[in-house]
Amino acid sequence: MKEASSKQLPNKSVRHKLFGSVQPGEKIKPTEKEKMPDLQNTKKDFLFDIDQVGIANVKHPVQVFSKTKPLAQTTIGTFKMTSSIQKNHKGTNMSRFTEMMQEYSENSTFDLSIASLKTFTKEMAERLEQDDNQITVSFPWFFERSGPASDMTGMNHADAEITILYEKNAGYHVTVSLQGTITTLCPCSKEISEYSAHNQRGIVSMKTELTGEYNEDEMDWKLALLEAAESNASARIHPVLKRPDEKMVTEQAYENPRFVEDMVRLVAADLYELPFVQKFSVTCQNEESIHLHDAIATISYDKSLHN
Ligand SMILES: Nc1nc2c(ncn2[C@@H]2O[C@H](COP(=O)(O)OP(=O)(O)OP(=O)(O)O)[C@@H](O)[C@H]2O)c(=O)[nH]1
Repeated sequence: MKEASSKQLPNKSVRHKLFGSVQPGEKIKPTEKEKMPDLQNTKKDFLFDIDQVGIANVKHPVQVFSKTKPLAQTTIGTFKMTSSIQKNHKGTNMSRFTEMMQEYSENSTFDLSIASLKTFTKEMAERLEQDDNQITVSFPWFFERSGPASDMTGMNHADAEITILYEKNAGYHVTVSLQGTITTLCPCSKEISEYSAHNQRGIVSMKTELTGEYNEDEMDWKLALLEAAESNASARIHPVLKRPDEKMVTEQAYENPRFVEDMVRLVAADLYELPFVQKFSVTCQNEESIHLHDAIATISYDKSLHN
């Protein structure tokens, strides 16, 4: 047997020198904040106003509440936070965005309720000394789902997104989006074939602008949008299916065939009926099982333009 050899390594600072680290050079610029130049706050004619400036792709743990199980969950939010700036202002103060997020998380996990995000955007505008502020946060939302026959539960998820725009003179605009997954069975295939019908996994993306009627203590927008997608599909997606469940969803899909066109029209009808939805768009994209390409359809609708 070969004996283990022991190596005499130089210490860590010698190793760093070996790999190119050098001594710091002479430092002459101020280290106190008050003595540092504040380029961002330079006032001059910088030619153009900026619509939105800030930070994006900020990951942060968040707390999400639902009206279905789990009633509370910690998940990961991906944030974009911006405001406009006028042309006489060189730059925004980017550190204030994450500084405030930390303050909002100090006593508990960052709360993703609409009420809390509204307070956040208004305070952020004030802290930046701007008249507006916008926050967009996307997050995976988890919900329990049980098998239709066995009632055995597992965890599903959908991709959710909230955008709050605060404008000093106009108040708040709240937009919420959900991307859920469904089963669709092809009506054409069912019609023309002696037996069977091909089916696919469909992605339903819904984006809705909420009216002032939305009350998050009574309603859960995530659940309402998920139901709009799933209740109109050929079948729902399940994490746990025993044989009696599998038989049920297979037969249910055969009894409820859907094209992508059928899906977007049926989901649009449900969103139209939701009293707290002002505007919506819905897209269904089916990952076809008999093609390499997808099938896709979209509807956009603004209730205020059609009344
Ligand atoms: N405005 C702006 N800042 C940037 C950009 N890229 C990075 N930063 C960073 O933003 C940070 C400074 O944030 P500020 O909020 O202006 O810092 P500060 O002036 O010390 O903070 P306050 O005292 O709150 O004004 C520095 O780390 C900058 O390098 C950019 O494209 N624009």
